[in-house]
Amino acid sequence: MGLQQLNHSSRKLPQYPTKVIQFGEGGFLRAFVDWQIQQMNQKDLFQGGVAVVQPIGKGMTSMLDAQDDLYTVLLEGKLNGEKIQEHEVIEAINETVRPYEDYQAYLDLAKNDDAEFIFSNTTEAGIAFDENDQLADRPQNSYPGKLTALLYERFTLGKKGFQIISCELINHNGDALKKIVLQYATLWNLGTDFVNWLNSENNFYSTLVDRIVPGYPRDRAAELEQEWGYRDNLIVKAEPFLIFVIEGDPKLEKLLPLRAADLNVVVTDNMQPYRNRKVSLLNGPHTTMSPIARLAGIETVGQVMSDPDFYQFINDEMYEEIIPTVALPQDELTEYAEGVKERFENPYVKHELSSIALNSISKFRARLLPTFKRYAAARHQLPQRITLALAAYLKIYAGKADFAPQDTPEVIAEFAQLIKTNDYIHAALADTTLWGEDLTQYRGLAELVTQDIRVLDELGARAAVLQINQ
Ligand SMILES: NC(=O)c1ccc[n+]([C@@H]2O[C@H](COP(=O)([O-])OP(=O)(O)OC[C@H]3O[C@@H](n4cnc5c(N)ncnc54)[C@H](O)[C@@H]3O)[C@@H](O)[C@H]2O)c1
Ligand SMILES: O=P(O)(O)OC[C@@H](O)[C@@H](O)[C@H](O)[C@H](O)CO
Repeated sequence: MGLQQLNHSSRKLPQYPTKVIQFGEGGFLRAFVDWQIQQMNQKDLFQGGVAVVQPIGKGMTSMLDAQDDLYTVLLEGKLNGEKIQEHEVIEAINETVRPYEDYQAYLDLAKNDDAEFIFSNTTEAGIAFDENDQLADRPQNSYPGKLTALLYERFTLGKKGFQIISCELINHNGDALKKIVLQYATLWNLGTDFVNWLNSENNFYSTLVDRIVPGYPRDRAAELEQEWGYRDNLIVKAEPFLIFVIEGDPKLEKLLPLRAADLNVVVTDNMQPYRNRKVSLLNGPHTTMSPIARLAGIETVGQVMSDPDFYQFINDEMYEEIIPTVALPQDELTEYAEGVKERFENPYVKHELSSIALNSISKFRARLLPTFKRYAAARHQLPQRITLALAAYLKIYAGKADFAPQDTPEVIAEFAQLIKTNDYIHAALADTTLWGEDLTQYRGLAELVTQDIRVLDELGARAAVLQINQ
């Protein structure tokens, strides 16, 4: 007999009011924010549900609807030395909203008096200003544009503001989001009363999120469904570890009792040290290994870590190129780095390098370039491993790999122009729209990247790694 689809008919659900509006329906938010909301609800601490807004035209909210917004989070790995393998159906999502199909339903979210929180994770590409966005658009193209329209509607209705918690992995994400919302307020002439309401009634929090969420376990989904006895097209697999650092008013802990629910959440007035440590020592190595190991035919983070050549390369990157550039006590960094390696080696998690590769250019800029710069400034030489990653990206984005780059249309279009130039490498490195600065200013970089690409082309990625490992 076929398995029954996961849906409400097979489950009796608590009915909680929608207290959260969430921009993004990706695996991360579902295994991080929604999972934590469920933990609070299970302890009767929050009693709130989520309305998920699909921030771009294409997405997975219809798939969510097809299973009554239910899905399973599968946690597998070690936590405090203990082996964890558990799954849970997440019931926190009340509804989904698709602004590209029904903009009015989206604006109507502003009417909800229960709604108090806005969470978002629209990837690093999401918090961006689009000068073409207008208030009259249905919908605006950018996430901040859509958010400003929703906030303006809320203000016009005379209702209270929101606690706005952005989870994108960009530095000072909440501040960056607020800055763009204010830019729209000016561009669209929304008036000083609106700006005053925005400033006094709303709080924008910056955060640092950390949980490895490889997403849908394609290779084991059928087996898991048999074991659990239902069909679920949206299983999200994640590691048990999480840390959620939120910068802002400690009063948030009362409104959002994450810590009271025993979740590993820190509310602080300075999240910067947590962020530097995580982005440079966890995301940095991910963003390094992804292009190089993929060029060598390796598919997952686990395979990188069990390959002695690549393990050494990543270990050396952490200890020689990253740790010396982070201003935190050495023993703390070493402990974190060892923890990260254990998480990368998690035998239960098949973290695809191809998924880490999505929007790689903005990731390189946010996750590796700051380390590259600090290293170059302190040592007056270039970090070889990070530079090899940059070279590998330039090769991939030139269309010279067996797989295609996955990035925003703007980045893909930019590279389409760059490959037409006489000196592609120089033009790409000098492109300030990609990196925020002209990278040819780093002495020797263009030459080293040119040499690295030659080795990648002629000898392959493993040989390039071995040359550096020597
Ligand atoms: N997967 C993880 O392990 C993990 C862990 C920590 C943080 N993150 C962060 O979460 C982000 C999403 O990861 P995921 O695994 O959920 O990916 P995903 O592909 O499952 O989801 C991506 C989400 O971002 C939205 N999005 C994509 N481009 C956008 C744009 N230009 N404007 C607005 N929205 C856009 C999509 O609609 C979707 O909701 C990552 O970029 C990363 O910053 C992921
Ligand atoms: O999720 P992305 O695609 O932005 O980045 C890939 C990984 O580096 C990232 O997901 C980490 O696993 C995560 O940040 C751990 O908390």
